[in-house]
Amino acid sequence: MTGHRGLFVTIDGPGGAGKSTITRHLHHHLTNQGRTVHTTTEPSHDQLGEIARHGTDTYSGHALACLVAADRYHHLTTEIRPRLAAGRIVLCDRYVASSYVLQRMDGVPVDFIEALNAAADIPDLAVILTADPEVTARRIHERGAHSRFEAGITTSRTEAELYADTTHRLTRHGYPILTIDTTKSATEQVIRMIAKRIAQLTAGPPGESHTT
Ligand SMILES: Nc1ncnc2c1ncn2[C@@H]1O[C@H](COP(=O)(O)OP(=O)(O)O)[C@@H](O)[C@H]1O
Ligand SMILES: Cc1cn([C@H]2C[C@H](O)[C@@H](COP(=O)(O)OP(=O)(O)O)O2)c(=O)[nH]c1=O
Repeated sequence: MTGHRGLFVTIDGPGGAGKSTITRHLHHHLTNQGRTVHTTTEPSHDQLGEIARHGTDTYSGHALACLVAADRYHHLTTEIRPRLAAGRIVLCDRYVASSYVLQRMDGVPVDFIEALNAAADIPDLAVILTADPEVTARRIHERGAHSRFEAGITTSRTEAELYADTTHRLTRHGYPILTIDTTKSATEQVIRMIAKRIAQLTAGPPGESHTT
């Protein structure tokens, strides 16, 4: 927690695990409950973020790691923290966990990624979606790959292994992680599980902390 009035919720997981789908449905679910939600994504839609998002064939390794980290810090300063200070729930599709996985797939040592992200705010809730790699590879095939990080079953297996390792590492750094397997739970169930945890986190003592 960083002492803000809102709630910072991040959603990570392998390509095809359902990050975009869950973020979209969760936004509607929480809005229908009368909460004020700001949904965003990393890389952000600022200039740096657009370079990262559309530049994964040009930039790689340490350069891409620095680019997404720079975008992350700028995103925190200009978009995320102000919304949290205003009492919003901020939902972020991809955050630090994605760097621990994708940059390692790109050959960057984990110590470097760890150092680069050490000053990023710890979310109030870090959701990590997991899924059977056979299923995510099939979903990506049906949906169409979004980048070189979505390159078939071998990539999906590596990604799943790195997310498991990342979950341990970020837990040690104090990230409050909620892991949900989207091959075992349907979209509606996943939404209910996350919304339940959010309700618990926002139900603090009267007059304290979160007001969304
Ligand atoms: N339980 C589930 N949770 C989320 N998505 C699911 C689930 N079951 C099936 N899907 C499907 O998996 C696909 C996930 O795609 P997407 O949300 O783009 O994933 P990501 O953003 O993680 O790459 C969508 O077509 C979605 O409808
Ligand atoms: C957030 C993040 C993104 N990226 C890069 C790789 C991704 O393929 C790219 C775009 O993110 P992605 O989620 O694949 O975008 P889309 O909305 O099209 O599904 O950004 C990183 O390399 N590290 C990161 O930490």
